[in-house]
Amino acid sequence: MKKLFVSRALPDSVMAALAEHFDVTCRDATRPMGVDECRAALADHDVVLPTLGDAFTADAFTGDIRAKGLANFGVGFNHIDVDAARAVGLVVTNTPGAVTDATADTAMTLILMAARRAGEGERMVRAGDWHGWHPVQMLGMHVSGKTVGIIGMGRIGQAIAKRCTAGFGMKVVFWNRSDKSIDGADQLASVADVCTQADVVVTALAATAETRHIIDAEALSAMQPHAILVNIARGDVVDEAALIEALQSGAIGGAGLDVYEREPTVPDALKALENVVLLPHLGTAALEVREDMGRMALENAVAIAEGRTPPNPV
Ligand SMILES: NC(=O)c1ccc[n+]([C@@H]2O[C@H](COP(=O)([O-])OP(=O)(O)OC[C@H]3O[C@@H](n4cnc5c(N)ncnc54)[C@H](O)[C@@H]3O)[C@@H](O)[C@H]2O)c1
Ligand SMILES: O=C(O)[C@H](O)CO
Repeated sequence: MKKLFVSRALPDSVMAALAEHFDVTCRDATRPMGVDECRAALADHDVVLPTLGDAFTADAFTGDIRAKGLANFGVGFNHIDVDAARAVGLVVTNTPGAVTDATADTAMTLILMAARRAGEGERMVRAGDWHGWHPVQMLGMHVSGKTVGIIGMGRIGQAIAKRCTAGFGMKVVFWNRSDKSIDGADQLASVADVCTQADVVVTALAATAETRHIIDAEALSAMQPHAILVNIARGDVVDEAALIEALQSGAIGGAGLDVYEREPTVPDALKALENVVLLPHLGTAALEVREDMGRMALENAVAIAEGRTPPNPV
């Protein structure tokens, strides 16, 4: 049997399916792999199944390598230096599609929580500070009929657009690096144009050198003072320091974040703000979604081990 290294335990059904095809070693830790662990895994296994944040940097590919590929568990692969992997003959795969609906749902959760001040209200109730309903208490933004601006109209961006139009009657504007024709949505020329027009800006693009800090101080200053920023992509597409400043100064109305620049570190300055909703990277956190991701990673791993072209090369 070929040897598979799994970086963190996956749902039981996925671990059982992996074991039917591979001699599996599963790491007994929940934190991401360091670069030395990555190098060791590549040296001793035919396929490696990495998870979010594992340090497959260029350095990880510098030792002896037995592995033929990396079957990533997740659609985002910014923790893997794909060029360095390819340079030493490894194929890298991901799990597109399996994550789309759940992540779009998380974006909607953040939009609604931030707009309707749900986190703030929940904290008030739990603290025993709620003294009863009154007509002008905790008024938030009514999202129905407002404009959502999506930065990155890939699979998840489109699923968010669909939810915003069908569910909430929102107008959709978007920025995407290539031209895209999306029913009921207007493509704008720049990120700044989207930020200027939208009541809610949502980032849904891949993390790359080009998209790092695509939401920077300038983009934030283009947003309206009542507008909300939601990030379900990766932490580094937003300049976190600039976001904190914009929230503290009232340059924007609020934010909803599922991802952070230095996960799992969440800056104290963010935690201190009432107008931010903070989730712990929950985008795909539902059992059936993680099982689907596992099934896709397994199919990719088997193809890599058998020397076939895998279904989802990145
Ligand atoms: N919060 C979560 O748990 C969670 C879950 C799933 C995915 N994600 C993130 O969401 C991202 C998008 O997922 P998807 O399935 O929609 O992917 P996708 O490939 O369908 O879409 C990616 C988008 O990023 C854009 N993009 C890629 N490289 C770019 C570049 N260099 N410059 C400008 N734009 C660029 C593409 O044009 C596209 O709009 C993933 O890469 C991942 O990082 C987060
Ligand atoms: O990229 C992804 O798929 C998520 O962030 C991890 O589930």
